[in-house]
Amino acid sequence: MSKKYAIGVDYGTESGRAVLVDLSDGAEVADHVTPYPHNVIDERLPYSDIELKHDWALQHPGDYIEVLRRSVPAVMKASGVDPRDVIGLGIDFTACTMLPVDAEGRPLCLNPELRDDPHSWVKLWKHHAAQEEASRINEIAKEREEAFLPRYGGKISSEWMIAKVWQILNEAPHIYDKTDQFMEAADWVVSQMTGTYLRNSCTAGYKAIWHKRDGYPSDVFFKALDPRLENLTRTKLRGEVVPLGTKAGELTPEMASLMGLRPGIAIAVGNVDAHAAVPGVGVVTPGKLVMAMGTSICHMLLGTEEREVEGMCGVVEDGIIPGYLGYEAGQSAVGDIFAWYVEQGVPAYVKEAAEAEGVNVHEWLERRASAYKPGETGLLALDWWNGNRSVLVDTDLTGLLVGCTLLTKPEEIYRALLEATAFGTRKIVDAFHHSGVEVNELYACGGLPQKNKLLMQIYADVTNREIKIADSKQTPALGAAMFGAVAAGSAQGGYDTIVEAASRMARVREETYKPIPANVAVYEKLYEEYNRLHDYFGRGGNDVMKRLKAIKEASR
Ligand SMILES: Nc1ncnc2c1ncn2[C@@H]1O[C@H](COP(=O)(O)OP(=O)(O)O)[C@@H](O)[C@H]1O
Ligand SMILES: O=C(CO)[C@@H](O)[C@@H](O)COP(=O)(O)O
Repeated sequence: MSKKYAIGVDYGTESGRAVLVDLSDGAEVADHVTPYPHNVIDERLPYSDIELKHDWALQHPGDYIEVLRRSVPAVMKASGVDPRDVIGLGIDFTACTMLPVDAEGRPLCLNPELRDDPHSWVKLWKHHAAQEEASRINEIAKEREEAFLPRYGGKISSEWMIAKVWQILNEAPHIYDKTDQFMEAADWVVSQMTGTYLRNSCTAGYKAIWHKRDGYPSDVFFKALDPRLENLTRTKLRGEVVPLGTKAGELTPEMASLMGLRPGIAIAVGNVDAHAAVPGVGVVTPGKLVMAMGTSICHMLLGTEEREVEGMCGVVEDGIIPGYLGYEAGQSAVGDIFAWYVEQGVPAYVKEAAEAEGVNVHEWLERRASAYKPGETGLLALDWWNGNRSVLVDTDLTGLLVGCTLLTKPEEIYRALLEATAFGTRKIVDAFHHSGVEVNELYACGGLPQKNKLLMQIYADVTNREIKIADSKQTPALGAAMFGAVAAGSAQGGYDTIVEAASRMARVREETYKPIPANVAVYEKLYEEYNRLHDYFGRGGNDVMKRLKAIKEASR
């Protein structure tokens, strides 16, 4: 029998990438990236000059189809693989990235009559403007002692489905009324490929408060939020919730021709990017924390018992690998903070020097920041440039840098920002470990481990744990391709379980990052200071960040 292949498509924050994978050994035969033509829409709506408010982040659903149109044919062409040998396709997505669609599954923002309303567009995971709704959800759930709340670390995030839906209802009731279904973008893209409308258990579980046995929260709870939401889960969130690895359907002839594939191949139900990365890096057992490190970090961990962990994003049975409880925590900005500094914070001479040396600004700063020992900059930062996801779950918190003098250099600030994100991760590792969900080893994947060695050494030193690095540059896409192979099944040349697929297709590099004892000791002290700042600014000691936000809002 000829070799068989699957395609994984990873939908990130700024681009989508397709990877063609050899199912015999997981080799990535070809990959191709399509930057989203409309990128992240956070200032003005397309087709009009309508300005978006603070904390908004939207996307254009057409960009997702564009990724299939450009990147899938590109990997087929580059590899020379016969489309008859591609047996399945899986996708992974940022989440909760959601959109309102009409009865035909058409995004409302593509309707010329509705597109000038920002609420008709895709709300990207980092759309943080539903904080008021999230806070009300948390108050009411707490008052009612809802059983689901502890499963989400005690707080439902404004990034998730119910807060976003409620924001639409509150601010644009006509858009809510015109919505037939609110869909995760992951499920919508799969529906476009297959014509079937299913909801995957991963996004439903982590982002829409769905539980394998209990289903969604009760109508009574939704009614307590807002009487207009009483029937939400049976109407606009309706649809069968199916486990990861399920075959959602078969590629339609129309989409097959757009993507240069054979009609009828198996399409897996969608998955979350970070969750797909777990089998992608070969982790199928507890104790191994997988960090998907990119614009943000998602921390994924398997466990055998349901534990309460402060500020975790959620624990979902079978949410990552069947048979285990899948835990997720995260930091809302990591690479994004470094990008902010590079784009907004560095003086012109740094850019010029980097250009003269033929490296990008990140590399220039990393090189110079590496010359400093831990503690030598005298700086400390709080990594809250995009709020705090875990453990505080508060999008109203903002960034902080302490210790600057007239001698402080850009590379020192860059180093302090790298360290701040490592302290944020340490906080999460400690939260899991101290709640009885063991973290023995760290695995890193995503763009950052490939790009910044200093960052990875700092993470090993700050967490005092060895870090293994994914061999794949596109781990979520590799994981998605594995799920595509599972959807196809062994009869087609794929696999029957994700564990089997991972054992054949996943790899880590030989090179690991090991903690350096002298660095660990200094970082222990700095982490104590980080903790003091964290609790002072994050747990009510001084709410200056929130007051500043309120003053800013009032003066806009
Ligand atoms: N050399 C570098 N060091 C640290 N961060 C970097 C470097 N180069 C790019 N970045 C950051 O990497 C992030 C993109 O990560 P990547 O994993 O490629 O994307 P995504 O999160 O969208 O999947 C950006 O936020 C960017 O600022
Ligand atoms: O929130 C999740 C997963 O739960 C992510 O989709 C989100 O942080 C975006 O991830 P990326 O930074 O684009 O890799």
